[in-house]
Amino acid sequence: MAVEDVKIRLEELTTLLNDYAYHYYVLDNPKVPDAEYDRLLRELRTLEEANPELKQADSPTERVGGEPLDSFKKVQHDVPMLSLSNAFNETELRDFARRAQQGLGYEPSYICELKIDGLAVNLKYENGLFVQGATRGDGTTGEDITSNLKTIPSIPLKLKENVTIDVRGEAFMPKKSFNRLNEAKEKNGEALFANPRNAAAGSLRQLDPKIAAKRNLDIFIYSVGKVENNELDSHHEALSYVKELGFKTNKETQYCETIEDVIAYCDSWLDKRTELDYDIDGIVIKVDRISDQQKLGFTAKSPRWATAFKFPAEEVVTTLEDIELSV
Ligand SMILES: CC(C)(C)c1nc(N2CCN(c3ncccn3)CC2)c2cc(C(N)=O)c(N)nc2n1
Repeated sequence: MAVEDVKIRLEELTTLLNDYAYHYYVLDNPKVPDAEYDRLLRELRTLEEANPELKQADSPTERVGGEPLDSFKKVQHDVPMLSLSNAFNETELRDFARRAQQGLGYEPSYICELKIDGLAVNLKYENGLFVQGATRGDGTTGEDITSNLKTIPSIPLKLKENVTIDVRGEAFMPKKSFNRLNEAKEKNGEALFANPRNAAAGSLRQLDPKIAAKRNLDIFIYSVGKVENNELDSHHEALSYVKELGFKTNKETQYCETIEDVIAYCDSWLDKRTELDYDIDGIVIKVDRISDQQKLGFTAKSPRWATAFKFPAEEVVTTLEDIELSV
């Protein structure tokens, strides 16, 4: 095949495979059978091996992970990743709402999001390309784990629009992947992970991307950091915007007109969370209108316009021999 034809076929395959992966991993709605995806991926890998200079930045072959790093670089977040205040019962939720109402002079509307129990990360895109991913760290400085995050199929390597944007999300390990991983570790006599959060953090904070690539990690995006598009007047518009760009957002997110609706939503998930295929440790409640968030502002370390309703820790009966230090 002439080089020009190789370039066209290679770009065609990259676009096609990325669209199939988007439907499979982001929309949870496969477009083609796995065998078809694998056949096209083999064709792409063959063409890239013969023409390495033609490999696209957003090639799906980037997902297998490159060489191990010696260490992680430090990253300063352009916009600090703040903490969240907590509310442990209905009274504290009502206190949160009353403080917001006092600050605004009216009762605001809210967005409720499942509080995914994973590892908070920042994803940086320049002109639509994924250029850097980092852990939250202490909120100001995190670790550059770009090579590990590239292996997560639901993290787009190229956005549907060529925008420059930072988004935040929670990377996590689904319960099924966690149980499979610990079964394999048990067979090899290795130390087990105590829970999916530790397994996700452990997978993303080790230096070999090929290990991260095998851990079936996933992510839900829940906020924007630095963003060019300043037409976003509400949090729910920000979530729709990142979804249009190709990010994975959580379908259980709910708009709530009043704190009564918020309380009903929190109550509804207390027992229902066992049906989810990922761990949550509560509900994050955010005042929806951006202008309301700006009026309420921040305390030293967390927004006044958001809080986390925390579920009671699940009663886990752990017999002594099950308690092993997890790596
Ligand atoms: C943007 C704000 C600050 C309101 C915000 N902050 C969050 N977090 C802050 C504290 N974080 C943290 N992590 C480690 C140590 C201390 N704080 C972990 C992320 C959110 C976490 C989730 C989630 N888990 O599903 C979510 N749906 N929305 C969030 N929204």
